[in-house]
Amino acid sequence: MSSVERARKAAQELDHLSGFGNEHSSEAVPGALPLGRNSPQRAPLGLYAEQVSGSAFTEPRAHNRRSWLYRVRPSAAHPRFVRTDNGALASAPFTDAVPDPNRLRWNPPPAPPPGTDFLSGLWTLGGNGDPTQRTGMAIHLYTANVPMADRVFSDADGELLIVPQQGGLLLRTEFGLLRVEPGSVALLPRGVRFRVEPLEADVRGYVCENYGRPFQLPDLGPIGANGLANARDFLAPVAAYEEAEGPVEVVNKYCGNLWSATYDHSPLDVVAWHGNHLPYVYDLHRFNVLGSISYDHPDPSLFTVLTAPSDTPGLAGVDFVVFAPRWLVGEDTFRPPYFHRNVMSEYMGLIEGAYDAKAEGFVPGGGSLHNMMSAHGPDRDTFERASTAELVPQKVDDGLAFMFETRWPVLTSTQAMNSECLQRGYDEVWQGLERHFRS
Ligand SMILES: O=C(O)Cc1cc(O)ccc1O
Ligand SMILES: [Fe+2]
Repeated sequence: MSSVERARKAAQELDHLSGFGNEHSSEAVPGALPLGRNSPQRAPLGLYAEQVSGSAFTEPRAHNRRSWLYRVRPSAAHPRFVRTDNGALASAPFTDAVPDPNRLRWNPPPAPPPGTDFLSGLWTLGGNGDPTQRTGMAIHLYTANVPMADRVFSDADGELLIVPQQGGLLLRTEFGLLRVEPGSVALLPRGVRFRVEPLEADVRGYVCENYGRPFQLPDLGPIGANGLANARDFLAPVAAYEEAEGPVEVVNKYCGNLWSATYDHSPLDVVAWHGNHLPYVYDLHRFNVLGSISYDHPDPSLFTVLTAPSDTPGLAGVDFVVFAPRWLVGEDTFRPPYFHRNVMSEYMGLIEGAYDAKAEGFVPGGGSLHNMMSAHGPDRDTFERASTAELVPQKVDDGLAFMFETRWPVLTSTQAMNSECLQRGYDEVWQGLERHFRS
């Protein structure tokens, strides 16, 4: 059986627990989860009890995150970590390239060399903040063609939002198995170990690494009690454990660098768990898209799936925003995204199809970066078409795009600026916007 077939078989008919932020619990072996206490004198079945904290012990209850794991071996039983090659994975602060105010757009990354797994295929585009301060974010692309064999990854620097664009992934995590396909996203909390196995021969996608406060569902304000991403559509795994004895490399991203230690067993050996510091998958097609039913184009904050707050209310370290299929009915309205300059910085990617502000050039697997205050919006062809279109109700259902929007400018890596994929003539899409003014 090939590795893809093995991964597909393992990814079949997975059970889940539904609900974002819930106190979930799961046991792969009946009786493995202690009842009524977290840390009994002897944990059931000879397991070790261990807490993993995603928030300070003392954070308000509404933000407090931790899980209790009942595992074959405690995580503490490991040898020394030593530095290993970061490859094309980089971290903030990005000081090597000069901050560039230009609008930037990239073609999709080329297929990676044979033998590239998710971790070795991570390629950093840029970011902001500082993982040692637990602020900001980084944007990475991934390409892979082999499973992470005998190795697992954990990121002490932040949580990872994985947005597949081509091919699905099986994620084997400490909490159990998740399957994520293009059109769905996976959220892996800070510090949780996982292994990635491609469900197709060649996979690729995007990763938002959130150094800051964890993603949460946005408040709904006047929208009411329901809408946008509904909490119950976020699916956590059920417990599943590996008993493999033998060398497993654990790669830990810590303060910007990769560190490696070889354990004599798999650390994905959690037999039962409970808590709220958990991985999830979410199907973007479940997003309840709300919009204007009168006039004008609402700001895209209305499409926020998840928001990672910063210390300033309303200013997100990063928002994850989706442009999902929807109806446009606005009367006397320029319906595609408007021309604008935004104090927030916008990285956009395309999962499939086309995006309604760009007639061409913004392609699946590619990305665009419209940094703090850079002028952008519909390209020339889109402007001409939309300003004369007949305003009948229109279904926009030929694409799925997303945005990582952050309060700080995204500084790009040198490799992103020197990349063959960088489109040199992007400014031209706004050339030829004719003067129509008549006094
Ligand atoms: O630039 C973009 O395409 C993203 C975007 C979409 C939108 O509908 C309104 C504003 C905005 O920045
Ligand atoms: Fe924008």
